[in-house]
Amino acid sequence: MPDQTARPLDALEATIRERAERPSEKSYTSRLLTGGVDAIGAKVIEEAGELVEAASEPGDAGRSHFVYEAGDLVYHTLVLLRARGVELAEVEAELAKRFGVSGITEKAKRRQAGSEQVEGEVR
Ligand SMILES: N=c1c2ncn([C@@H]3O[C@H](COP(=O)(O)OP(=O)(O)OP(=O)(O)O)[C@@H](O)[C@H]3O)c2ncn1[C@@H]1O[C@H](COP(=O)(O)O)[C@@H](O)[C@H]1O
Repeated sequence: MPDQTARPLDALEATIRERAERPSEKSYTSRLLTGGVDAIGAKVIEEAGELVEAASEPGDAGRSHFVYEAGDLVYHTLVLLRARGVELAEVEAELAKRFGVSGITEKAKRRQAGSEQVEGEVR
């Protein structure tokens, strides 16, 4: 049982890690993890599409649906991170590194450096 006082994202990550370590037939997460990076990746793409579609739905119901779909995408992304052996803390550290660096400035620097850098390379 995850720590109820933890941030929801941390609690969800802990549950997903638990499913990876102790797979269960009754677990959707375990089933997803069994499919590996390609199958989970396909699901992430599907969920991203559903989120974008929901983004233009009007009214309170549309807004609620959009939030619901965002939850689906975040959950499936966390499962993909687990399948790749990446911790949420690593993603948070990556985002923290970008604090104060405008995306426009960052892109201009890459252009200046010659060519677009491969994702994951040091900025
Ligand atoms: N947050 C989630 C979560 N969000 C979405 N989903 C599931 O993700 C699936 C979303 O797929 P779709 O929207 O495409 O709906 P679908 O057509 O039913 O799905 P498919 O048949 O296409 O796979 C649904 O089955 C949802 O129930 C989630 N399943 C689990 N969790 C969390 O993971 C925990 C562990 O779950 P189990 O691993 O199933 O025990 C749960 O207690 C939750 O906290």
